[in-house]
Amino acid sequence: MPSPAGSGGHGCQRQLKGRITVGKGRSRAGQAADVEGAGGGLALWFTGLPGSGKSTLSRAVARELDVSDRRIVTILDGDIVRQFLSQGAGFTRQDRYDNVCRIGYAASLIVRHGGIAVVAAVSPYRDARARACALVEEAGGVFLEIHMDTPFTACVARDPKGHYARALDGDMELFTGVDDPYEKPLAPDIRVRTEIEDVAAGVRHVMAILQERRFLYSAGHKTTG
Ligand SMILES: Nc1ncnc2c1ncn2[C@@H]1O[C@H](COP(=O)(O)OS(=O)(=O)O)[C@@H](OP(=O)(O)O)[C@H]1O
Ligand SMILES: Nc1ncnc2c1ncn2[C@@H]1O[C@H](COP(=O)(O)OP(=O)(O)O)[C@@H](O)[C@H]1O
Repeated sequence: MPSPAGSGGHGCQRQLKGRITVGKGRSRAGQAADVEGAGGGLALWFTGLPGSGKSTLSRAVARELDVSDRRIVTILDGDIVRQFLSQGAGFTRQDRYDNVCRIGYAASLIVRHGGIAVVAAVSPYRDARARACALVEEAGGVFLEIHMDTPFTACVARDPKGHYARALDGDMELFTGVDDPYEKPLAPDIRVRTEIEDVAAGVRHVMAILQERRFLYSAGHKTTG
């Protein structure tokens, strides 16, 4: 299968070099298909610090896509994935890399069948996100990286799960943003600044870019993916 936007097993070039290239994929019938237009599979990858708003915004976007796009929408949230696909995984670099690759692989299966994968995962390392991107693109899908660009201080103030308080007290190790790194996307497809965009504005922002880049597929009835 052609993988023009991937880099042959070394991650996605668009991710690594900050270029936007969307190439050819394969349709369900196995014929080469231009995936830049609507109709192929799509992965929306929400990345950001814990508490940055990934789950909240991704769910809201998924709800919007559910009514406005004919493709089946599947949410892959880090918290849920860790209960099933990555049960027992911790937060070492290797565990996180493996976790993100598993999510990327699950997303690749969804896009291969023409669905929309909405991913919400901290996914703090660029190389792991690039690998996920390559997996999706190799499956003929479009991968859009959405950076939840919420400052660390705002995430600490929100602290929806009380994790920052514990990590800052030294009760949790390897906590992203505290004693484990978050590598910001260098050239995200979409950057959501949640301090100035509320959830509704974030949904409008994401949907407007999908519309503008013609990644929405509205015609006809919902497909089975
Ligand atoms: N050490 C450490 N670092 C970061 N996050 C931690 C940690 N321990 C537990 N949690 C909770 O697990 C959620 C992140 O899981 P992910 O699968 O998205 O992380 S990763 O992509 O594998 O890095 C994350 O959920 P979100 O807050 O929804 O992002 C945390 O609540
Ligand atoms: N603009 C915004 N977008 C998304 N979440 C926001 C926004 N403003 C405030 N929040 C709040 O921030 C918290 C983020 O939690 P969550 O979505 O679980 O983040 P994450 O999945 O990144 O850990 C929620 O309580 C949410 O209501």
